[in-house]
Amino acid sequence: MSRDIHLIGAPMDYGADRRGVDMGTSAIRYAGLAAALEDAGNTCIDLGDLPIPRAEERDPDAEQPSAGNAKFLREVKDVSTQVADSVDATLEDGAFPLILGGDHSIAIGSMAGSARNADLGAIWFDAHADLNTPETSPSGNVHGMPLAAVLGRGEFADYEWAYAPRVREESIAYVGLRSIDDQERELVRESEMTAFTMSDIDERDITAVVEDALEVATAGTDGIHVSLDLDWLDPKEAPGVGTPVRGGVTYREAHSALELVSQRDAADDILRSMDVVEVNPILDEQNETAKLAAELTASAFGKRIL
Ligand SMILES: NC(=[NH2+])NCCC[C@H](N)C(=O)O
Ligand SMILES: [Mn+2]
Ligand SMILES: [Mn+2]
Repeated sequence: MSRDIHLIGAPMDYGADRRGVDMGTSAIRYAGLAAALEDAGNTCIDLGDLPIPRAEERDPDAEQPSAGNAKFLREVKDVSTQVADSVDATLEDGAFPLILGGDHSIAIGSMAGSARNADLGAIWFDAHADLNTPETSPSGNVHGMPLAAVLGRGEFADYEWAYAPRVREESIAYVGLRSIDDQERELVRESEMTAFTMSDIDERDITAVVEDALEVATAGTDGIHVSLDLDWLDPKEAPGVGTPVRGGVTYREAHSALELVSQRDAADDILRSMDVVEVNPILDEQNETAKLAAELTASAFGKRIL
């Protein structure tokens, strides 16, 4: 499926503890993303980076969301709203929104925007479940909460900029989970989401797991969002991430997964939006994680070996 892709940069790092993930948007561009997408038969227009508020310049009197222990929620709200508006405008133009992070909190805006006028499924390629609420989060970092936010869990139910009612739990599939906080584990178990862990990939192989994930996300929805957190891969392949976890997918498994997404898209036009997050150039080695992010994204948009 050849697409008119609009790149939307969200150089956000307020959702994570390790600074530097805001430079991920430049690093992924520098790694040749736009050219790789065009080589794969798409057109690509870069809309540039959204302006990120400076926390130092906060108006102390301005109203802010109450936050539990969620850090920088005011900045997250600002960025989420901008991302959602930009995603929605891109879809209205008939183009495909590809959002570059930034930390994973930007997925709140990606999904909220993509689900404004559609029932949206999602595949979450990640080591982490990102389902903490401000009440359960051990860190207070919003990059560990985006799914709770769009599902309107906990205090997110009151935030219209976060809660996306057209995203239903039963249409979300995790692929590659291996690091879940204690309270979060209960949330995942009790949810209607489908969770494929690394153990499932070991047992059944990546192809079978991704095919099942595609079924979950496409059944009864108008399209799917793909969220690619680079810490999904093993840190040996993707060292430039803030929360690395051993035992992730290999380089080939990752390509194979995204090739499957693109094959299914070619057949059934399933893809609606995608984000690529958590590339941290400060922690990277010679930009290799950003290069991997660009390559994997090209695989999702039709790049093939032959
Ligand atoms: N998108 C990410 N890298 N998320 C990591 C989350 C880590 C941990 N579960 C937390 O809530 O803080
Ligand atoms: Mn994540
Ligand atoms: Mn992660």
